[in-house]
Amino acid sequence: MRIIRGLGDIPADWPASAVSIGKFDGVHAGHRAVIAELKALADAEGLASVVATFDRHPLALLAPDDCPQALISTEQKLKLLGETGVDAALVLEFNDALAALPAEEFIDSVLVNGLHAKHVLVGRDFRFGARAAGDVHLLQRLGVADGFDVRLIDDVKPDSIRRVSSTWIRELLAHGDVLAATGLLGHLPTVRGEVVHGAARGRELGFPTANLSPDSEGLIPADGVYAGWLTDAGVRYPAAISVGNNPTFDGVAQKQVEAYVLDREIDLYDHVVEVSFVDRIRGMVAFTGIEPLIVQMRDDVERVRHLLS
Ligand SMILES: Cc1cc2nc3c(=O)[nH]c(=O)nc-3n(C[C@H](O)[C@H](O)[C@H](O)COP(=O)(O)O)c2cc1C
Ligand SMILES: Nc1ncnc2c1ncn2[C@@H]1O[C@H](COP(=O)(O)OP(=O)(O)O)[C@@H](O)[C@H]1O
Repeated sequence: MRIIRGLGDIPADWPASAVSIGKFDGVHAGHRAVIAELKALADAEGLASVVATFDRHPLALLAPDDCPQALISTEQKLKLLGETGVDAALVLEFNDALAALPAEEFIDSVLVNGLHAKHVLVGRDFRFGARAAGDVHLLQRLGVADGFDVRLIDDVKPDSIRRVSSTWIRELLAHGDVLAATGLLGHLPTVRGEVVHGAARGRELGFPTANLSPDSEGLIPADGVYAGWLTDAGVRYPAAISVGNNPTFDGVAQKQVEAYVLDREIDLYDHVVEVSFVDRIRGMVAFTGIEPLIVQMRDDVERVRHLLS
């Protein structure tokens, strides 16, 4: 997949395209349905398939207090988009200039002059342009003159009631329901970050844990203990994961993600790793001492082994 950063980065000889535009936060099952249709259409007509997206949630600029936390970082998004097999991702910086661009000019510069769009695929509720004034009707009307057609994608509704959305996935993660979140995402919820030094207590407990840096990418699920995977340099290891502030001890100020890789001794300090959540085992507990914690951790590890086998 070719990554195009900004309109100025689009090659002058860019071919005719089928384009889908959106936030694509999570690259979830709804997004995947759009992308499947995008690719099918592009393949059938010999067009380039392009996902146009933003480097942040528009609300991060327009109303930061109301902006939901992103499910994934832009880099995680690009990795997931790459795995879908689209030809290109155009990442637009959502800055003041873009926010102020009238809907008609957005279409001109991004879709017509930039990407040479022949087909545009969006959901029914797609809004664009300054003050979100543009909607699918405007898009359809301008498309007639500008030589592209607009396809509206049906909502993906796993339970035939609620459509898949990043809001729904955020709610599930807030409850620690990583299993259901995985169903809606079409991939495991994953946090990516550098392994930093902790209190150096893990080894003493018999369970050394790789602690992820507080500025890791990806939305962290609710406090608790999870079964999952730690991926380092392309190798995936089974892991018992703790999310929380270690209440048995003084407690670290910040919510921490740490992973014990089963049955191994590996130096992970300074490595950038991915921690993926498969299933929740239990909540975080403030134990009265380290002995009961160790007994519980042994049991956690056996449950992880069983869940991942
Ligand atoms: C499987 C597992 C379960 C854990 N459960 C708890 C818990 O219930 N309560 C708690 O205070 N800490 C829990 N922890 C976190 C430990 O307290 C922490 O890993 C230990 O203090 C080491 O910290 P360090 O990496 O900063 O040295 C758990 C860790 C793992 C790996
Ligand atoms: N099985 C393992 N799982 C996770 N980390 C391990 C493992 N074996 C060794 N390590 C290393 O040990 C470090 C964790 O040791 P620990 O005593 O918990 O110290 P810290 O408090 O710095 O996390 C990890 O960052 C990693 O480099």
